[in-house]
Amino acid sequence: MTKVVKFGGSSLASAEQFMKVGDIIRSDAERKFVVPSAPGKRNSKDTKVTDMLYACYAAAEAGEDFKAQLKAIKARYEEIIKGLGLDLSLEEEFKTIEKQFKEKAGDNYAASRGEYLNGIIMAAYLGYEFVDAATVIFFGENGEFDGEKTKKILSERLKKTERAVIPGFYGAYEDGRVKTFSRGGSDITGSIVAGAVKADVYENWTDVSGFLVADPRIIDAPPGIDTITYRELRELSYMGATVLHEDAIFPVRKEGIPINIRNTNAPLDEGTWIVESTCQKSKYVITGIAGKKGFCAVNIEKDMMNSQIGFGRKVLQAFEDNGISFEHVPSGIDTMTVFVHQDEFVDKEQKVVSALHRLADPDMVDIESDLALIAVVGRGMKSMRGTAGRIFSALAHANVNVRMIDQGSSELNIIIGVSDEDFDNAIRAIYNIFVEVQL
Ligand SMILES: Nc1ncnc2c1ncn2[C@@H]1O[C@H](COP(=O)(O)OP(=O)(O)O)[C@@H](O)[C@H]1O
Ligand SMILES: N[C@@H](CC(=O)OP(=O)(O)O)C(=O)O
Repeated sequence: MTKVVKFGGSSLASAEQFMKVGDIIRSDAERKFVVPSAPGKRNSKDTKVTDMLYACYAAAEAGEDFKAQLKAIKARYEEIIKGLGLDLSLEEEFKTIEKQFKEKAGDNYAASRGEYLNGIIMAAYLGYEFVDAATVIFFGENGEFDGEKTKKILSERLKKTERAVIPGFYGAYEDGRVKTFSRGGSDITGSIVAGAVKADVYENWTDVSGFLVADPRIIDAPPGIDTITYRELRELSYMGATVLHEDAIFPVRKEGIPINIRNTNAPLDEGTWIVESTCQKSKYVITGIAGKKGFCAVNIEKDMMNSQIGFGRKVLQAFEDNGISFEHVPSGIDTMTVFVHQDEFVDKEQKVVSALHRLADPDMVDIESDLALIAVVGRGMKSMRGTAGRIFSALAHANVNVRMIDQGSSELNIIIGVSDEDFDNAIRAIYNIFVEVQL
């Protein structure tokens, strides 16, 4: 049996956390391939090393003195090395980093050093081989992850070693330049490694005992989810449940490898199993709730819209031409609404509005900002009548004004749009009606 284990930044924030991780790995000989993140926050006011690196590099790029910032980053690693009692020096590594920063090697290179250095420490601590992710994980010139090349080279490379540490979050272009995944991307590296070695399980260790029914930062101590399907999880992680990166399921899903989310601070807890399919029913009608703030709704009205063939295409073209992706498009007989990310849209809004007028000739275009989207997800919802009704009566009782409803045809999820300021209340109301009343 082979297990691939990824440890998040919270699990590797200090020497004390490293020791817990060491115990977990040593307690099971099948934990052969380890993917570490960069050191995360030691407490809620702390800063993640990745954020320190971004800030330090921004100073370097602006031609400012960045020595003190780099020194603070070095101190984080030295504290870990000392706490573990390792005979290891990162002096040379930091000289190279300083030189690269001066030569403006780019923020991707800068951010990647967080996992790179942590990987070197982890390999020394465990006595495992260190495999630099830049030599085994590849991106094409367009910046897209090159799955085929990676799989070939990574699986060949890992066949040559019994046990290895592969830092998360980054890889390289053909020419060797470092490129990172998006934030939280070490989860993706773990999944890629698990796929490449055809692992029996991909364990993703974090600071919560698995996926919880709702975000613990909004709901106090929500219950955990024992088993969840890849599809349900994708909906939840895409909509803001940050435990697992939304793209981390693809490499393991292809190989049918289950993911087990575990807690470094409570290693005996079973955590959550993420599987292709299951006959296990979830404890509640819903499996989970997640949501994100910061959306805009562009409402487009045109009389007799329903009879105009091609109207929807023209509307979406106005967004496509401006490089904006859309989230949801609920529509009525004479109205159509396009939900977009506010931060992507804000600079281009007037260009989009004029393109809408030029392409689709609407009667009216109106923009609403500061909206939140909430996903209520559950494989059990399909067979349960009245789920939507319960959601809306709960929201009405909580005085939350529902601005949009969208139910996917798979009936796996219901998406609700509310104003940003109603976000927490709406999540609490939905949680109460489905979970609290049954607890
Ligand atoms: N539904 C959820 N279940 C569990 N945790 C959640 C959920 N939604 C959001 N979170 C947050 O995700 C955090 C874990 O993700 P992350 O910070 O990326 O961990 P790591 O540093 O281990 O990669 C938890 O501490 C919790 O605050
Ligand atoms: N360190 C990177 C990548 C990552 O996945 O981190 P974490 O496992 O702590 O979420 C980040 O902060 O984005």
